[in-house]
Amino acid sequence: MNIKEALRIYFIMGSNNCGHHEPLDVLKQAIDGGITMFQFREKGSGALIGEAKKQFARDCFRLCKQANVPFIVNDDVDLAIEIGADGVHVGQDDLDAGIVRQKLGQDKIIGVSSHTLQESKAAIEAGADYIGMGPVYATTTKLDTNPVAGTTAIQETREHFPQFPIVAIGGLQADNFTPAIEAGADGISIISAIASVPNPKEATEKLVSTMKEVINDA
Ligand SMILES: Cc1ncsc1CCOP(=O)(O)O
Ligand SMILES: C=C1C=NC(C)=NC1=N
Ligand SMILES: [Mg+2]
Repeated sequence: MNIKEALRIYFIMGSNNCGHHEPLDVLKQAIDGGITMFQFREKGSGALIGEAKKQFARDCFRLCKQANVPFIVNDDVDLAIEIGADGVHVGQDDLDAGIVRQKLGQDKIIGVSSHTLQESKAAIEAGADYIGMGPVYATTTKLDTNPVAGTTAIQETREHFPQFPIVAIGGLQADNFTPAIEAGADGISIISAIASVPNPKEATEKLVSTMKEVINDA
């Protein structure tokens, strides 16, 4: 699969991000709306744990599999291996990407969060398949984010790594994500603009159509 195309509309969700609908219904609507990749990110207040978390992951994975949407697990490498996920996303304070690669093997997708050119360099050298950079704008979805970064770090990494897959994240909406693409991101990662709105399918369709205007092959 073409990782840059998979990064176009990269939906991230946990059960506690869902405002108006049951989590699986939100995911179904997002898939129907045209998301290109999904990240299972079950963490924070009220997140499921243990068997309930595992079962929720399996249910989400089944929906993604049926729609050929790549399924990525946030942080939890063991869960990813146990259910046969398509990959893992780790932050700077999680397992090193090199170790994740040893555990997952070459044919899985490994994403790493990066906030600086230095962190991008390290992630690329460690064998990451993409980097997630932000927060581009303020967000209340993740409470311990780094300071709002704008698009400077994306631009800097893009200048040093003209072809490496980058996805932007943080406070992104249909009416504000274009600068991140213009700075060099290949796609956008979204939580609340899809998960916590009354009509997730419509919100996703709007993101997809806007992305098509910005990237003509989207
Ligand atoms: C996981 C994460 N990492 C940086 S910002 C963020 C939260 C993004 O959520 P939203 O799309 O609702 O701003
Ligand atoms: C923090 C993150 C940054 N980027 C991506 C793609 N996912 C995350 N969970
Ligand atoms: Mg993490």
